[in-house]
Amino acid sequence: MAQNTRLFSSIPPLSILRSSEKCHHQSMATFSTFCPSNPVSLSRPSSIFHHRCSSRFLNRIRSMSGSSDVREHFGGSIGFLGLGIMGTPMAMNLCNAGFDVKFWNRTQGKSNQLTEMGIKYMSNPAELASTCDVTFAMLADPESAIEVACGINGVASGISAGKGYVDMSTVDVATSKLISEKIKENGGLFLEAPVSGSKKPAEDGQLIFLTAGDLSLYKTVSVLLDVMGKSKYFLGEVGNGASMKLIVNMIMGSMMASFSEGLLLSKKAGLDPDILIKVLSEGAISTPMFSMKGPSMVQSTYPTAFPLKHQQKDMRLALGLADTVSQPMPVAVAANELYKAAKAQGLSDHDFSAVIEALKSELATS
Ligand SMILES: NC(=O)C1=CN([C@@H]2O[C@H](COP(=O)(O)OP(=O)(O)OC[C@H]3O[C@@H](n4cnc5c(N)ncnc54)[C@H](OP(=O)(O)O)[C@@H]3O)[C@@H](O)[C@H]2O)C=CC1
Ligand SMILES: O=CCCC(=O)O
Repeated sequence: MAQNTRLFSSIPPLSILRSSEKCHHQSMATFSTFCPSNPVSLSRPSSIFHHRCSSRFLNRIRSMSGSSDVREHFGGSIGFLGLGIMGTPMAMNLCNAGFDVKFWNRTQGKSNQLTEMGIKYMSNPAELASTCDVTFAMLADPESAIEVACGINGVASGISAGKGYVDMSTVDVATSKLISEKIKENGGLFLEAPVSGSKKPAEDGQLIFLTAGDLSLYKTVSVLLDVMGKSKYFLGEVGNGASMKLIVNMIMGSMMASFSEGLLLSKKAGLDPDILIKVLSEGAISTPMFSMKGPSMVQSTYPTAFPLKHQQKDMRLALGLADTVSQPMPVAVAANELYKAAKAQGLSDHDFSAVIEALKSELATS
């Protein structure tokens, strides 16, 4: 804890720390009055816990928007790296909540929205990390996450004792561990924090954080995660957050492939796919994903929330994870082939629901 003096000097006053600590301790014991709907198993390892953001707490933080009060809960400066579909609304939410945010993006021109809000652009990740107490990253893939963290003018070369780095990109375990080591070698603290939830939840501050790594940094940034999300898990050692995220996305990718097959089959069988979507929405396999994406899939339009290239990356990384524990993955392997075919058809930057187009092509040639 000693090395965290700098971070902790600028964070939660007792009242707020106790609120989140209360949630935390009680969740490990039974359930919390701060998280009333969140019973937690007693058999759960004590290094793993889940906080549902209390709406009372969130409303309080959000109602402080623009006031100086918010700085009492985290008085430090925040760096944000990677202003893509997800990073842009997440950084904007932090800024709108009154925090002091600076940013860097590889393509400076893509981040005009942020500069217009008065968020300062820094010339490279090292400069950003050296001038901020905590730096967040939301980057495309393992390659970009490593380059930005460990490359020339990367975060690791700018970070110093007591500063924190929170990587929210979806990457594999080895990448996250490598980045963690580099950050720690330079005195920094590391937390991986991939998110569940897409563009709209990012805009609405409704993401789910799957964190692991430095517990003190988790506590420090909790108030910031609560601005960007509705729920957060601390899963223990670095790599556990990455694994959890990949498993979730592997399931999602296979579900989307299966849903696509069903939509096409319903049409071939002379049924109305829109009625299939309605039937699904009323039964045991109802999922927001089918209701939200189904109607546009029927129209063959795929407005991008989660790019197909990222879904294929996550299928690939999840299969790599399965390899490390020698688990066969026949369903995910088949789904991955479809995403690869969709990429080969030039659909990388469309929403991942465009995977249905790869199936259409298969049907046309069969
Ligand atoms: N979209 C979604 O629904 C969700 C995405 N995710 C994950 O979050 C991460 C970001 O996703 P999303 O915002 O959709 O992705 P985008 O493709 O919209 O943005 C990717 C970001 O990474 C940057 N980047 C890419 N390559 C490099 C590089 N070599 N060096 C530096 N920066 C680079 C891009 O910079 P530039 O602007 O210069 O291209 C951009 O800022 C991914 O890991 C994704 O899997 C997680 C949950 C949901
Ligand atoms: O990684 C992307 C996840 C998309 C989602 O959870 O809806």
